[in-house]
Amino acid sequence: MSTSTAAGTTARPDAPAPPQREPVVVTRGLSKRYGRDRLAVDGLDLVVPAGSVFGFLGPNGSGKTTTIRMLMGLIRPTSGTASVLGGPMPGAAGAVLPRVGALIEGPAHYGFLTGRENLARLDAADRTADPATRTARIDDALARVGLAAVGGRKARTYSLGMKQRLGIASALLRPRDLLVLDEPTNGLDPQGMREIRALIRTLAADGTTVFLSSHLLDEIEQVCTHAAVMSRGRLVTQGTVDDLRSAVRGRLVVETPDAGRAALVLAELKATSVRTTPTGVEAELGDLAPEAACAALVRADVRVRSFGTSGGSLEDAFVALTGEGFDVED
Ligand SMILES: Nc1ncnc2c1ncn2[C@@H]1O[C@H](COP(=O)(O)OP(=O)(O)OP(=O)(O)O)[C@@H](O)[C@H]1O
Repeated sequence: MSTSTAAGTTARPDAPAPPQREPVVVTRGLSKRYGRDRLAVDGLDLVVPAGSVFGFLGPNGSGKTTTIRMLMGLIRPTSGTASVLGGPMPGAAGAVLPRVGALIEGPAHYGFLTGRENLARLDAADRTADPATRTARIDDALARVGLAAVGGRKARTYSLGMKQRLGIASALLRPRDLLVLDEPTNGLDPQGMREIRALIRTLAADGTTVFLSSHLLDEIEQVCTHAAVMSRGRLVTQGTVDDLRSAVRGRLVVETPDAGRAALVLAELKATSVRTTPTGVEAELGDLAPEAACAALVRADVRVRSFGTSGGSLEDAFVALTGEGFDVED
């Protein structure tokens, strides 16, 4: 039903339309060539919606850091354009970057200073920051990353996860519209990874758009609403994580004592990679709907004990789209 004029719709005619926020990052044909023949980023068209937790995913060497450097105005593109928070980069860097918190090369702190002193040093280096409100800013940043209780401890006594959180606190010393985190859980143990992922979710719930790069598929699946997948400098796909995942159907796994007959039925339905297992049969469904496969098995008197699909993960999507395993080296 149309929601524009029809009576009985849930939308109130006098309710204001929700504000459409402009995308936070838009690139068009963005490319970077190093030297003569190293095309690190190749014709990238990226759109990062406002309010998203956007995962920038790709194996090592696929061009993520080079892209982030261009977005932050640290290097010039060879061709194409990049706009961040509505401003062209690098031209608008002066106006845009104060609204962006970035953690690109990993946190750089003095171990002999406390967490609080490290933040005070960084805050003092920001000429636009009012010294009178410094303490409040530091308290707030420490609280947001969960370090309030240990702000007085020397940074060298922090775990890697705490150091990374201190890095994020530095990026939060002023209000940010965009947070850019390059491989934020790199080198962390599972507990540290959990801490950072929980922190990212909290920041996103406060309305900050978070753009994070990662070579970890499960990380993107756990924290991101949207993702772009890079391979060898090119964008393979982008969209919501749910859409990317559902673009690939998983592998069909059927438990049955009639494995041979089941395999024949599935092969006739044009399922691929059909193979029998000790408990039944497995196959790739391709375009075949699981419910159609199930009905055909039952019609053929296959005794189906269980029927399900496995996978449908981002990794499956990457492999399906590139024909490569995810751990490809450039
Ligand atoms: N300053 C540079 N000069 C020459 N080549 C470079 C330079 N920086 C990166 N490259 C090359 O460009 C390609 C993309 O590198 P980039 O660091 O952007 O990838 P990445 O996806 O961030 O990988 P990683 O996670 O390993 O940093 C790689 O082949 C890399 O060797």
